[in-house]
Amino acid sequence: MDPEAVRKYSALHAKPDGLVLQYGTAGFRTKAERLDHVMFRMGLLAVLRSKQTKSTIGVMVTASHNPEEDNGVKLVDPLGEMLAPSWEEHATCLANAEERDVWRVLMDISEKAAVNLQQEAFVVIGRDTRPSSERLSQSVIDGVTVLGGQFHDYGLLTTPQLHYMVYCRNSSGRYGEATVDGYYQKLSTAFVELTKQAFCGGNEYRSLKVDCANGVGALKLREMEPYFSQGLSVQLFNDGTKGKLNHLCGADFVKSHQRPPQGMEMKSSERCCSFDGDADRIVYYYSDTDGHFHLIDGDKIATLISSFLKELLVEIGESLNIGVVQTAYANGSSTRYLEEVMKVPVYCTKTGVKHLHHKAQEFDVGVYFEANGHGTVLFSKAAEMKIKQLAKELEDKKRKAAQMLANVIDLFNQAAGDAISDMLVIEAILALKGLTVQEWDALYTDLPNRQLKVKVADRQVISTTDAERQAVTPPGLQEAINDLVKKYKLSRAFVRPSGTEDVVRVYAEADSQVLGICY
Ligand SMILES: CC(=O)N[C@H]1[C@@H](OP(=O)(O)O)O[C@H](CO)[C@@H](O)[C@@H]1O
Ligand SMILES: [Mg+2]
Repeated sequence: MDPEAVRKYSALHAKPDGLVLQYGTAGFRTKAERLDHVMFRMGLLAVLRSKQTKSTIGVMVTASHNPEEDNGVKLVDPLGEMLAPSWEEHATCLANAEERDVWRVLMDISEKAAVNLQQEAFVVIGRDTRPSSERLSQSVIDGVTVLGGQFHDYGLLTTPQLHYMVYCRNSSGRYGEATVDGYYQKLSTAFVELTKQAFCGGNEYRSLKVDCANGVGALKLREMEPYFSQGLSVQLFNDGTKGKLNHLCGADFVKSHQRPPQGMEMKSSERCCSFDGDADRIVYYYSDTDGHFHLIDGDKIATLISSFLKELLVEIGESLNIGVVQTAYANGSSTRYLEEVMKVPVYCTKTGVKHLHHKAQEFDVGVYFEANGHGTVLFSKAAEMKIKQLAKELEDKKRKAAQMLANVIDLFNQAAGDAISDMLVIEAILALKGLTVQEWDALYTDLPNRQLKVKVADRQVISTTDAERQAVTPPGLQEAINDLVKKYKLSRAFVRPSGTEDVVRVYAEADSQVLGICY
């Protein structure tokens, strides 16, 4: 580690004057042309984090569902999870340091976090398909190498694939092989095994239309299709050959506008889904015979998956606990259905997958999804071992249930929510249960709801509690919300400052969209 080299390279990756950025819910995100210094410095920081944890650390260059001109970067911790909160602070500090202070800040972090500077460091890097991503990932590599770290550049990857690689590398191969081929093999083998019994009848479940948001998901799904094509054929739209990334398409567009993406040819009752730009979110939808659009969001995905898992757990007769984790944005109907009809405990955390992921780790089987389609299922080590052992020991129907669960465990990407993995799980469940997309949708009816963004002078004047469902400040705000909400049936509303944009988000739902009905 050579302070002179760090100084020299920091000057080559200069920070624009006056720019202040914060490591937010999903790392740093802004216009791509302002990010070169941040990328270089995150390369430096990844080396320190790797030395401190004596593990491989990941760096992903992406801005997910944001416009093509934007970019972003986030670090991935040893078990494939999001960066620890104390290191988010280090990241913010380093990103905002003046050039001449970079070395000093690195040394401060090393001291505070007790980093052994003699330790070796290894960093893996992935990037999405944005025009700026290749150059920016090169800046990350500059940062890694100037501090003497080793690295492997995976090039184009979906975000969840990079999380997967990090997890594999730090689990001595127990989770899987840390290659793209290893990922395809593991998931596809589990999918084909799982669906063997299901595809004996008709072709109904054999095809799916996928809007890939003109992003990296298209490339990876196309590469992967031959591995699982005996079980499912996917027809790709918005595959990046023509349109712009995330423009009028992708999971975020479909969820927030509640309409189909441009460029998708939808016929009535066909099952369709959308990924977001880095393929860590998925939503489903269809149009009915009257041409009405129906969205099946993360809440309904969580409901389908947890009902399937619960049935299998009951069948094998083991007392493994299952819990579902949501955020305040989950539709009230989904929470009621899960708790009252399915008798599954539901927990609410703050927005952002790191909070949901953390809570889901408390269960043998922890299902977590944000309403926008980001989620996965976590199985505790003990539950996984038990299920895989029962798959060998039990007999008949119980054995079949345990084998299905064992395959489901391998099919989920437990490092992070993953559109490709979730898609295969959903397709398998629908086929095994013989459910059409309409039948799935009919599990419950969403309460009418609205989500708005409001620009204010300083969004931080709003602070919240109770998993962001109650406003603490400014005084009087919560009382005003309560006065409005009490006029309607099944109503709920909350406001919170966004963690990724300079806006306040407002959410409301009730049993009807008709205004002015007082109960
Ligand atoms: C209401 C909503 O969809 N919020 C999103 C959004 O967070 P905000 O803090 O609301 O800006 O971006 C996060 C990162 O992608 C995602 O995890 C979260 O679900
Ligand atoms: Mg994303």
